[in-house]
Amino acid sequence: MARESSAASGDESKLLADLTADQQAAVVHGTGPLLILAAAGSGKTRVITRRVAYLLSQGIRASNILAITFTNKAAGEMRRRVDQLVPGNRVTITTFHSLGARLLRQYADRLKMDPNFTIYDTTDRNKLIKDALDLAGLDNVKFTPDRIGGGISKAKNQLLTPDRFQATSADYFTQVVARIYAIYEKRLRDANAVDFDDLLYLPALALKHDEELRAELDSRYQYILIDEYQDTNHAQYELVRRLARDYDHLCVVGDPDQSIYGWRGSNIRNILDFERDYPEATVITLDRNYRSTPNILAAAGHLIEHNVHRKQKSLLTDNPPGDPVRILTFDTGLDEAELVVERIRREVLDGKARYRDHAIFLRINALSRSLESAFVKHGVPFQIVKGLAFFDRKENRDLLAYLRLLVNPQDDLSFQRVVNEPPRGIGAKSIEHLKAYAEDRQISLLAAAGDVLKIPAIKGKAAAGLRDFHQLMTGLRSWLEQPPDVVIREVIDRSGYRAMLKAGDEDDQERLANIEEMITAAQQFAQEDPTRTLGNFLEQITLASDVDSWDEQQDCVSVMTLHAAKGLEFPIVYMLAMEQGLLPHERSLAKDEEIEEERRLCFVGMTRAMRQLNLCHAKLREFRGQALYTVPSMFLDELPKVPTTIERVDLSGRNAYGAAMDAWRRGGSPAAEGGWDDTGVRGRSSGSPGAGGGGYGSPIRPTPRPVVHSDDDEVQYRPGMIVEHETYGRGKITDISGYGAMRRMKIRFVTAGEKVFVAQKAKLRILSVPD
Ligand SMILES: Nc1ncnc2c1ncn2[C@@H]1O[C@H](COP(=O)(O)OP(=O)(O)OP(=O)(O)O)[C@@H](O)[C@H]1O
Ligand SMILES: [Mg+2]
Repeated sequence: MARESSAASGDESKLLADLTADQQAAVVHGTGPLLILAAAGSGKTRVITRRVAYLLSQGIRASNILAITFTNKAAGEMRRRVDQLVPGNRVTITTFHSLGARLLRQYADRLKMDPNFTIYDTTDRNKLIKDALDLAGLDNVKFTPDRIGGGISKAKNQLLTPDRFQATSADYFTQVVARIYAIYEKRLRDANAVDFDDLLYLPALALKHDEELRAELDSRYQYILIDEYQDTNHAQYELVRRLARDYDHLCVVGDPDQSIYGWRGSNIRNILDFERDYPEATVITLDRNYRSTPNILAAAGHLIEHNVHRKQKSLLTDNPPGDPVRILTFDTGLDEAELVVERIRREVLDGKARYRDHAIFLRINALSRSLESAFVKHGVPFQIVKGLAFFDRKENRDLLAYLRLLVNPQDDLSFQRVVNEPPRGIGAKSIEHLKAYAEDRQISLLAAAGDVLKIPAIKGKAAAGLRDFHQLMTGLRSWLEQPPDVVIREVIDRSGYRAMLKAGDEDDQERLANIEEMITAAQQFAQEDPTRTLGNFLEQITLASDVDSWDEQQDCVSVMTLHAAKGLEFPIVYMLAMEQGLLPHERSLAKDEEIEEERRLCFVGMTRAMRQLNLCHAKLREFRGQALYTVPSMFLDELPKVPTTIERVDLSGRNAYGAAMDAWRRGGSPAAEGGWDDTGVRGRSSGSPGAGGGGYGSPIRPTPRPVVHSDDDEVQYRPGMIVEHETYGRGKITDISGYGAMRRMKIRFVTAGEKVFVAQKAKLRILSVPD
């Protein structure tokens, strides 16, 4: 162990006092690999944070420690806590992607890269792929940039170079991906740019092929700690393996039940196979939950047991039982938004909770619109944690393109974005000529613009415009040494962007305010650390994830996706739109493994709740411009049937006007007040006319109305039965497959054609039974 002579100052007992014996064992673990495999809320993140502080207190050099978190937000939080415990340390606490970017810049020379590379985001990537498809003469409707991009991303995650990928591609689609991958890769390198995957792929390849570099970094990062290890992908796995060979004091923590990024290439096997990869690893499990009530844990635990591919593990807690988990049924998505917001307001007015104690989770961001209006209407402060929306505005993207091109003159994509913005009389034809000239000489578009007088095909206004643009960008380069906010102001002024917006209408004034906001952001960024450059600022913007924009200090309700909620906790949680097609997402319905990932996502959401958990669904939802009858999420059927654990509150149909609703509005629990309407149904979900096709639902009339219940939820449907459906009329059951919540049946209707229903949810009258 490398020890610092002056160290060992930390107070060891302070670091361990409020930890259980198992947690302490993990914190003080000496050398060699350590796996902490533990359930949600058991203190994994707390332990890993403490361990960083503990290592420092034991005299391990800060420079020998590397802690990796899943988001920049989490890194910031860990940084803050470690600083509290051991002030003034300089431990590297970062995400995989930021670490990758740092390594690439630091070792640019050795990797034959230019350290001023631009990081392209998914929008940039797709644009480049679209160009590549055009160049290859392929149809970009059939082969969407998204699909091809996904294929390339997969290849990079597997550390396959274009050549190697080509050699392994068997079917036509992969061959197309391989072809585009090669062109795309050359374009990226020519533009001195990297994509997100490159931030892992390039360092991982470098460590594979450059033993000297590998050994150097291995001995620098002797103690590596990784949170949320269940969501690492293959490239990250390879990176870590190579950094932890000579010094294998590698501590990973995670929970396989919370692996939710399989769709993005993360591999749950990395954590499951840890003991195989590091046979000498110490394994510690933590089985006490400090976050949630027993009811919340029972509900979440019961749900996740429906996953076949998992290791059994139990969740115990000493917390008081608390309220039952509520399943709330609403008529419409609008009611859901309205009533949830109203209820939150009530809780706060009654002094039972603060706004910031509440979180609302959604499967997809698109569902947040009706919530926004409800918040505004009731005057409830909220923040929608959506991250990049601000930087995705056209004016901000334009400004970013200017800044990127300034830092990296080879960035042709950014060049094309701003060369005629504000207009400089440069048309598409001139750009084609410029591209041809640049291509012939293998120079950047900006360099070509400097040569414009040598390109006879470009004349008049266009030629003058290109010359001016080249002069502008060259002139601005001398400002690069200045703090980022100063450079940004200069760019806005000199480019003519400010003048253009100033002369415009009201919308333009707002755009101007937006880009000026960027100056403020850069100012704050530089204030935190005066050595930060414009390049650092751009990197931070590009690598920000949704949750990084979240301000947990504000007293307001947080709205975020389930994915963004990972690792966080809130006293009161509402999960909205728990309906088939949304959660589980319609894309996942065909494959069991994907449904399992959706179930884990649901589990992650539920286990964020400390005191109270509300699972909501609406019978009718407007989505993608259509009003659709929904089917409640199959996950709602997978919760325990114990009434003390789960309470069903139906605020739909006639209940929407009765005593149940009054009780709910007053902030009580209808059950606790003993009051349902005589029409109210308790103890089971009320369902709705079934959905067609296993997709999101079937478009039906947009007016909600009381839903008729079938007399018996346990009806045994059989093929051959003649049935009647409220909307579709008469039909015959032609096929039944699957079991339990997955049981589906096909019905051929006399007039409406063939539809598929979830058997448990179908509301049908049986007209005749086959012999
Ligand atoms: N020994 C303990 N005593 C009291 N509170 C604890 C203890 N250990 C953890 N906690 C608290 O329990 C909560 C959950 O801890 P933490 O976030 O570290 O769990 P986790 O295992 O990382 O959860 P997740 O799987 O959701 O990431 C936190 O509020 C934490 O401060
Ligand atoms: Mg955690």
